[in-house]
Amino acid sequence: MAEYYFHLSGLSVGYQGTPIIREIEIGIHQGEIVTLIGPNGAGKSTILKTISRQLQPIDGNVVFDRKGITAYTYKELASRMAVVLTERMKPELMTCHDVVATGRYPYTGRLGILTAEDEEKVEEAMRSVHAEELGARDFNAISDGQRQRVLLARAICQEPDVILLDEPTSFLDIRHKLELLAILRSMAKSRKITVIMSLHEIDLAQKVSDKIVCVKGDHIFGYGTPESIFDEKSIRDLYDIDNGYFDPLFGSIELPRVEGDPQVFVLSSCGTGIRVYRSLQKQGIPFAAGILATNDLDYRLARLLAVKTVTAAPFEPVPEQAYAEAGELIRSCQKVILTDFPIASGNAGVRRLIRAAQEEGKLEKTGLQEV
Ligand SMILES: Nc1ncnc2c1ncn2[C@@H]1O[C@H](COP(=O)(O)OP(=O)(O)OP(=O)(O)O)[C@@H](O)[C@H]1O
Repeated sequence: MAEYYFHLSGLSVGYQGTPIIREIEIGIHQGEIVTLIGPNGAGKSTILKTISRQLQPIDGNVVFDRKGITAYTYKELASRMAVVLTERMKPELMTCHDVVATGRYPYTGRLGILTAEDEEKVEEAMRSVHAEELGARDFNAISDGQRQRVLLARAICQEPDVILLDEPTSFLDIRHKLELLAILRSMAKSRKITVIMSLHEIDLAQKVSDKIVCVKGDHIFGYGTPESIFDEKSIRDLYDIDNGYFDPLFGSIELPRVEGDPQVFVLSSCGTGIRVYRSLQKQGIPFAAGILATNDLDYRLARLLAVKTVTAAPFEPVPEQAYAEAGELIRSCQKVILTDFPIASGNAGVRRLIRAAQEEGKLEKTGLQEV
């Protein structure tokens, strides 16, 4: 068996002796980022609480650096593991600086007096999450997103070997989400800190994690690299999605397509159709798209949002059948939208479709191109 830095083996977690997730088997290497994903109430926080020793396991073991987690003293664990959970801390009369400074307590004497070096580490941690200006503010009177950043600073200045975070990005704006994930990535890669967290943003989980744990039902639904976990079917099954799509290639989430007979035919290529598709979808207009090579950027989205997509194999002449299908759609739709994509001089096929749309009096252009 491989020697794991962090190993959950035969672990069952739950409350009052009743397991919620059973028989968890997860091996984590040092410096990996492992993200728990799964629907609300699946048990992600329960797993994090158990491995941070806030909750007794119902069965099985958590081994950290070759030692059972219960064999650590609380002080030892506090110097090696930082925990950022969602439970609201409500400290009395503490400034944000004071809260961050508690991250240094495992290193101070009984009186908790910080040395100049400790102070420098506190300041540095606050700077790294852009929370310097919050230092003197009352921790109970800041926003949720600011609180998340202050708690991350506390974890950073704790200089842990492992950091556990429960939904650390939930209250952050986009800039701070990206910053937080970049900080975690850099901590993992340059300082070999192992990160175990839960995230609701599966697109971010896909981009930041080395491994993904899917939590659903009473067991671990899947565990592996993002490449092995993120296919359309697994994500649909994990979240029981029947009203939209997840595109694993870009990690994008799409609303369901507008069904019905297509009213508009979008003639596009090279990603120029995407804005038009989204606009039609928002207006509730069913549309068709084509003729798209299956390696065209537009195809990625058309296959999800268009009622009908006329396709062709990449790097092959477009078959006559595809022109016939596109011609039929041009006749049946009320409008043809031509986007501003470069049309090669030898591309007689597209010009044929444009002419057909002109003859029907249905052509509308989104750009200024000559046709
Ligand atoms: N203290 C508790 N006592 C008993 N049951 C609890 C307790 N805390 C949570 N639960 C239950 O355990 C289950 C798992 O909850 P948990 O908070 O671990 O889910 P989660 O995956 O983190 O959900 P979310 O994505 O909504 O944060 C839920 O059914 C929840 O109601």
